[in-house]
Amino acid sequence: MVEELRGNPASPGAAAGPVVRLTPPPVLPEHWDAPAEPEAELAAATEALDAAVADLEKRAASVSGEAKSIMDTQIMMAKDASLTAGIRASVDNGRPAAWAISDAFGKHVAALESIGGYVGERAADLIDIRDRAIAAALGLEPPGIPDVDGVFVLVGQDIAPADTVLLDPAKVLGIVTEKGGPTSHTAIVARALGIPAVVGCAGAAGLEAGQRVAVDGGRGTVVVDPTDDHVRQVRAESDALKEKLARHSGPGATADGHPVKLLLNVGSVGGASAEAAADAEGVGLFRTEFLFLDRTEAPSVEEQRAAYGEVLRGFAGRPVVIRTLDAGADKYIPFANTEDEPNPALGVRGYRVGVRHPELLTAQLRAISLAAADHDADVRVMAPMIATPAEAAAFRDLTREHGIGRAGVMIEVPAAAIRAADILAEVDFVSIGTNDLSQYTYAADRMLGELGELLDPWQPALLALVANVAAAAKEAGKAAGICGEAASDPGLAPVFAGLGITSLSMSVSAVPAVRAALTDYTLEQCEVLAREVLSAPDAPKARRVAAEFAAKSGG
Ligand SMILES: C=C(OP(=O)(O)O)C(=O)O
Repeated sequence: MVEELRGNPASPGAAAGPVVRLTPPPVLPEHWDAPAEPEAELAAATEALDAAVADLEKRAASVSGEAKSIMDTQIMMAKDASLTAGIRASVDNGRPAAWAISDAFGKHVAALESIGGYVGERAADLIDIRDRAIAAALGLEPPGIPDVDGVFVLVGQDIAPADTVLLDPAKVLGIVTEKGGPTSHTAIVARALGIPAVVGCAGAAGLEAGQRVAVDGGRGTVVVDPTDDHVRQVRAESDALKEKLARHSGPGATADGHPVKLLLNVGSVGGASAEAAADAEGVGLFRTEFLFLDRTEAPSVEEQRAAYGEVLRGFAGRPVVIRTLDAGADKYIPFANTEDEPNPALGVRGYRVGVRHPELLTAQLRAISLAAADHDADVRVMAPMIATPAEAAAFRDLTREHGIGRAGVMIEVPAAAIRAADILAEVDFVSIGTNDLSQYTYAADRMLGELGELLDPWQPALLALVANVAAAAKEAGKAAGICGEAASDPGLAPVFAGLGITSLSMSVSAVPAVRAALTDYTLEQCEVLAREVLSAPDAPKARRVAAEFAAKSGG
């Protein structure tokens, strides 16, 4: 019988091919002898670190944008003089090359991890260089994606952030990881690149290099050693999907023309290329944290004005929703957040920071209003982490004082979703952040892959909250969009349309599949589908209901 493994559906689409396993990080042998010639060990350690840096520099030269900036930062960290000093000190203490590298990096990794949040995540980048240098010192293969010819399905524990930037959709047909949930870094990158992916698939540990697998990223299944017929079917499905995507262009709409705007999530100045901007109807979420991270004080009004203007320039005549600073929790910013919160996800983050540091919020609103006057985009502004109607009203008043015409808030706290009607009475629009809304609804840390099942966007309680917000917005005659990762799931797009959601905001590469999925049904069919999906008792059954609906209605 054909074996089928199950995991979290992370990036839709189907693919079949041979397994290539990520090379695991090196493990230092338990025993070591103090080297007879410390100088030779020092030379070996330095050579290994130099080789790892040279390899990074080579890879950085072949990529651009965010990938390049991540790698440039890694290279800078690897060239830090204190690392070389640490290696020397360790060798002087009688440690061989590979162990000395591990010691020297250890302190830096621990320091970053203790800060937590975004800065803490940089520890993974440092660990990546450490492992590459240790592998070089031990004469082992570098960890990460092996350099192989041909196409393959990439399988491993999880993909390091430094490796995700090297994923080439022309070679990587699919991704299967043992760890990770639907909002993990691997899942987000896979969706952004349009690579079918199943994450948190415990059975993936047993998959061997060269073994053939068929990945269904929409259902979260991996068929091991599929039959030739099955592979033919997967390839036919994948070709049919590509053809379908190519057939559709333009604004988002259901089969009978009911509009659902297709917007972009942008997280950096270079995040919306001209090509991307051309294929979308605007920006539904412009994350501004990139300007504030990795620095000791806030950027000036003029610096912010210029940075926002760079993005606005590409969207003349179209809406751009700028989100005010969402500092805190996974985006720790030293001058905005306090270090000693016991539970930062439930702490002073998002709009709550703006209340305690009004100078940050007002400077940002001033910069946004100046940038809006400089350009022809239809600029709107929204606040993150709003929990009460009073907060929404205070934010609206502040935006009006700055002459920004349209003010909205994110709905990412269950309290706000439950009382959406009262929140909507205060603002012009709302946008649902399903990443945080899942986290808070299911009391499941969005960074914890282990809890991926609870963070599944098909979970009924999350969908019920989305339905409540959409109904309140319809009643108020105002817009309710979605800008969390759920918006990029083509399976959910008609469900959201049926609930009354007016826009879906996502990464550029998710747009074609979501656009095509909206055309599967008329608005009336979307409404029936939404009712059926909403009545399912759990996420897998909700997906099954949608699949059965597609089968009976030819969608
Ligand atoms: C879009 C969201 O915000 P963040 O930037 O925190 O992912 C969300 O929470 O869904």
